Amino acid sequence: MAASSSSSSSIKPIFTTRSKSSNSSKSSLLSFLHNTKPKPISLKFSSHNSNYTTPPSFTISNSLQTALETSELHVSKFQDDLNVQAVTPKPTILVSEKLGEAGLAILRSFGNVECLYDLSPEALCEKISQCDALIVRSGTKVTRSVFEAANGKLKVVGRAGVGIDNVDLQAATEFGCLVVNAPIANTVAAAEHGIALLASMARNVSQADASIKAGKWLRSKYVGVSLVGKTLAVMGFGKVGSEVARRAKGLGMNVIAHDPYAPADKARAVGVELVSFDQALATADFISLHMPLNPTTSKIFNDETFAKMKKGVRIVNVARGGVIDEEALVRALDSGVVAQAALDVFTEEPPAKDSKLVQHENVTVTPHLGASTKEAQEGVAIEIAEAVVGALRGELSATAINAPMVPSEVLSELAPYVVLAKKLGRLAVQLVSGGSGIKSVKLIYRSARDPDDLDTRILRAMITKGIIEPISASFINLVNADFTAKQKGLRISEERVVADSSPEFPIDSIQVQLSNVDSKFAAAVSENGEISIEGKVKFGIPHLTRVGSFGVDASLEGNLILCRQVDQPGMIGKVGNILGEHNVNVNFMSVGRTFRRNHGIMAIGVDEEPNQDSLKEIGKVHFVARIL
Ligand SMILES: NC(=O)C1=CN([C@@H]2O[C@H](COP(=O)(O)OP(=O)(O)OC[C@H]3O[C@@H](n4cnc5c(N)ncnc54)[C@H](O)[C@@H]3O)[C@@H](O)[C@H]2O)C=CC1
Ligand SMILES: O=C(O)C(=O)COP(=O)(O)O
Repeated sequence: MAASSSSSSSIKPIFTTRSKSSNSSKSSLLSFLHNTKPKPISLKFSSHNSNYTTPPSFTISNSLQTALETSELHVSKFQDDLNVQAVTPKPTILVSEKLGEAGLAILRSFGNVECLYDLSPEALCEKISQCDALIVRSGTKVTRSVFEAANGKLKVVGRAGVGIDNVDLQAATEFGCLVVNAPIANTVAAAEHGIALLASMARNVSQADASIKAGKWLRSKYVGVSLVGKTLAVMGFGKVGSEVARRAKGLGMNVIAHDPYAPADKARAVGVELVSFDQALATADFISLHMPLNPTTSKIFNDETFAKMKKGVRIVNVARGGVIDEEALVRALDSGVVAQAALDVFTEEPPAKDSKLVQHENVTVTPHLGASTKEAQEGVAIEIAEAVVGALRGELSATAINAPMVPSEVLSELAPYVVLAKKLGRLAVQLVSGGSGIKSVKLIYRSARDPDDLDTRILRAMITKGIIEPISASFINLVNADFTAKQKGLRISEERVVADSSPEFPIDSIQVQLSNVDSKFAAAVSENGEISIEGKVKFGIPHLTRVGSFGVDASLEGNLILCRQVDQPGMIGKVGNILGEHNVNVNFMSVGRTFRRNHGIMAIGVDEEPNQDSLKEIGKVHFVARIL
C-alpha cells in the first residue's frame, strides 16, 4: 500500500460518526421511554461468525442514547448476566382506584406501590411527579395537567379496563408517556350487565323492587314487555357488543348490529346482520350501546337521532354516558319516543343527585357497574399489572394505545433490525450539513416477505427517533417519535421493495434517504441528489452497507470514521498508522469504490473516539484529503 505524493487541497476530509454499542438490557424500552441515568454496565459479547472483529468487551450505558438498541438475541443470551432490577431503581407505581389483590401483588413484586384512592385533581398533580406509573379505572381524569405536573417522570399510564376516554391521549403522546389498557378481562362482565339491564328494564324489576320496599303492591302498574321475538340493535359490534348479541340471541331476540368498522363475516358468525346507523334506529325495539366515547361518537344519540327511532324504543347504555345527549334523552322519554332507558354510565359520574334523567320513572340506573364482578376485577387487575410491569421493564406492550403494538415473537425477530433502524437514523442526520433542515425522509425496506407479514411501524419509529433526537430539545421515544416528527414538519414515507432472497429473514436491507438537504460528506449523496445510506443485519449485528453510491461493509458498533479517498495502494496503512500513533485501535476498515483506482470511501471502525488532532492528520494524507 503506497501513498501517493501528489498535491493536496482543502483539509476537511473526515467525517466521524458515533454509533453507540448494542445494549442488551431488557429495560431497553424503559430507557427508550425515558432518560434514566443508571450506571453503565459492561457486557462480554461472545464472538460471532463475522469477517470483522468486534471488541471483546465494551461498555454500554443504559441511557436514552442507547435505548432500545437491544436485540432480543442478546437479551436471551445475556438475560442471566443482567440484573434489570439492579440497573433500574424500584419504580413507584401509583394506584388511584380500587384494584384487585392479584394485580397489586404483581405490582408489589416489581415496584413501590402506593394505593391512594379519591385523590383530588390537585393532589394527583402534586403526587404524580414522584411516580413512574399510574394505574386508574374510569374515575380518575388523567388530564394534560397531570402529564405537565409529572415533569417527565411518568412513563406509563395503565387503564385497568377498556375505555380510555378519561385519559388525555394527545397529551400522553406529546409527553412520551405510554398508555396501556386491559381490554379483555371485563368483556363478559360488561356484556352480562347489559343483558341484566335489558331484562330488568323490560320487566320493571328495579321500579317494582323500590315500590314493594315502599310498602306497595302494584302488580298491574309493572306489567312488562317480552324480549323474545323483538329486534335488538347492538351499536358497536366489538368485544362487548358481540357478547351481548350472542346472549340476546339465546333469549330468542332478533339481533342486528351497526358498527362501521366490524367485518361482516364476524357478525355473520354470530348470526347477526350488520346494518346502517339509520336502519338500526328505525327497526329496533331495543338498542344496546357498545361503542367507545370519542369525538365521533360524542352525543351521537341526540334529538335528531332519537327522532329516527321507532316510537317506544328501549335503550340500554353500558358504554359511556357521553355518547348520549342526556337532555335530549329526557325529552325523548317525556314524549314517549323512548319508552324506557337503562343506564350504567353517565356524562358526569356520579350524576347530580337531582338529575332529571336519573330520577325519571322510566329510567333504571346502576353506578357504572359493568366491569364490577369479582372475576372481572381480578382479571383486569392482573391484565393491567402485567402490562404496566412489562412496559416498565422495557417490553413493548400488546395493549399499547399510543405506540405500535408488537407481539413479542415479532419483536424478537425484528430486534436486530430495530437496532439497525435507529443507528441508520442517527447516522443519516449526522451526514446533514449544519444549515440544512431535514424536511423529507424516505425509508425503503427490501424484503422477501409478504407485506402483510412485515410490520415496519417500530422500525419507522426508531429511524424517526434516530433522526429527530439529535435535533430536538425534548426526549424522543416510540410514543412521541411520529408526533414530534410531524411537529417539525418532517415528512416520512415508506416503500417496500420485493427482494428475491429468502423470506426466512424479515428484512434484507433498510435504506434511509434524505432529500433536499446538503451533506457535510459529499460522498453520501447518491446520483439522485439525496443523502442515502443503507444497512443490513449480518449475524445479528447492524452493518452499514452503502453510503451514497459506494458499497461498504462496516459494523455499526463503536465509532466509525468515514473518509473519501482515491482508491490506491497505501491508503489504509497510512490512516491506520496515524490512528495507531494516537492510540486509537482500529477494529476494521472497509473500502468502497465505484471502480479500480477511482474515487472511493473508507469506513474505519475504531474502539476509541478519535481526537481532532488525529482526524486533522488523516486529513493531510494525500488522496484522502484531496477530493473532498
Ligand atoms: N360500563 C362498564 O363498566 C364498561 C364499559 N365499557 C365500554 O364499552 C365500550 C366497548 O368495549 P369493548 O367492546 O371492549 O371495545 P371494542 O373496542 O372491542 O368495541 C368497540 C366497538 O365499537 C365500534 N365503533 C366505533 N365507533 C363506532 C360508531 N360510531 N358506531 C358504532 N360502532 C362503533 C368499534 O368498531 C368496535 O368494534 C368501551 O369503549 C367502554 O367505553 C367496557 C367495559 C365495561
Ligand atoms: O372498562 C371500562 O371501560 C369500564 O367502563 C369499566 O370501568 P371501571 O374500571 O369499572 O371504572
